[in-house]
Amino acid sequence: MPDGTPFLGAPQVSGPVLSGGRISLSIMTTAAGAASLGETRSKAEAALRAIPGAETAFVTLTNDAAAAPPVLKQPNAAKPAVLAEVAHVVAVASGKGGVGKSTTAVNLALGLRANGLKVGILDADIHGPSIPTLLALHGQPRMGKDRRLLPMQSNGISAMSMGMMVDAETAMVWRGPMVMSAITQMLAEVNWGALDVLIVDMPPGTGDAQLAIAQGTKLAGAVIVSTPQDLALIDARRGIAMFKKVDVPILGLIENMAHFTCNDCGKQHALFGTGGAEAEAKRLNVPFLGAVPLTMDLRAASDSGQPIVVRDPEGPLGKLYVEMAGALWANLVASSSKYQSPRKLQGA
Ligand SMILES: Nc1ncnc2c1ncn2[C@@H]1O[C@H](COP(=O)(O)OP(=O)(O)OP(=O)(O)O)[C@@H](O)[C@H]1O
Repeated sequence: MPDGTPFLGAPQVSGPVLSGGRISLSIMTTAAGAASLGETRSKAEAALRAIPGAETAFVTLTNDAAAAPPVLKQPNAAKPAVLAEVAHVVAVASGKGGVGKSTTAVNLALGLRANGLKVGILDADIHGPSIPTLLALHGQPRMGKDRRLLPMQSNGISAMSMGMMVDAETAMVWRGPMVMSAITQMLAEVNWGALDVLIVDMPPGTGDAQLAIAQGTKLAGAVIVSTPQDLALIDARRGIAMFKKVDVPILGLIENMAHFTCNDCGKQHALFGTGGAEAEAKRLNVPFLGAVPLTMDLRAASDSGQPIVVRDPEGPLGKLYVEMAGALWANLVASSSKYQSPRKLQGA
């Protein structure tokens, strides 16, 4: 197949699928072809929007990972032009699932907001989106006058979830480049407005989806979340190595579920060992942002759609996240050579 051929044989299209006013369709293309199909995609979206009942249209250019060229280092990949008003895009990632990445991402976003910054959060975990639950977001995002989607608002931050855009069943079979394509479109088709920081809650793991997002979104940095067990730390190390490979600075490591304080006896129990992440951060020369205990309060707050920074801002956990967010912002400002006039944080 000559270079630049957009289709793998005959064009393959899956969909359209209409769900709650949102119509989606996927066009299979080669990596080289994706670049030349931007106009086709826009025309397809315009045609789909004209269908009665369709309020928003979302066409994804997908790329068969098996046919895609190997992913190469692209340190200078441009930030999508539509994100021009977003000063910094920061990923919150974990080497493995279930370590509290989404809980951390939401509370850090709210902590940044409490530090006086304008913040958005994109839930890129298309296989297990949890931001709508964590922020009690219901319904569908509205479309603005420029035909771009308006992010939903919760507790002073803007939020969007891939779960609102792509059917879970469709997304289930997507591989790295497909996920990447959907996420860059998500960034482009949402009118994020002016933000100091856009937090991206990454899918768990360090596979091709994560690498593709790290490369394609021009991240200003990444925060890694890990529990203290050796096994989780091995995965966290892998995550750090992945971001370093594509020249994304590590802005901090956060240890989650560090210890458990018994309600009855008041003693602290280090269920998964202690100090592992801090020692690992030192060893790998990455900043350690803090250790969050395993607590019922945090879980209950998250499940209720009122994250702990909102529910109990003056409590120890609320304060801890706001402090960690302040340290993250300081690291971000320090690492960003483009940042011209660092703003003073509230109360600083
Ligand atoms: N420090 C903590 N103390 C108690 N519960 C916690 C803590 N951190 C997270 N949890 C709970 O653990 C569960 C998993 O958390 P979360 O969804 O944030 O993890 P995740 O790493 O994003 O998971 P996934 O990989 O499935 O996306 C949730 O029920 C959450 O409330």
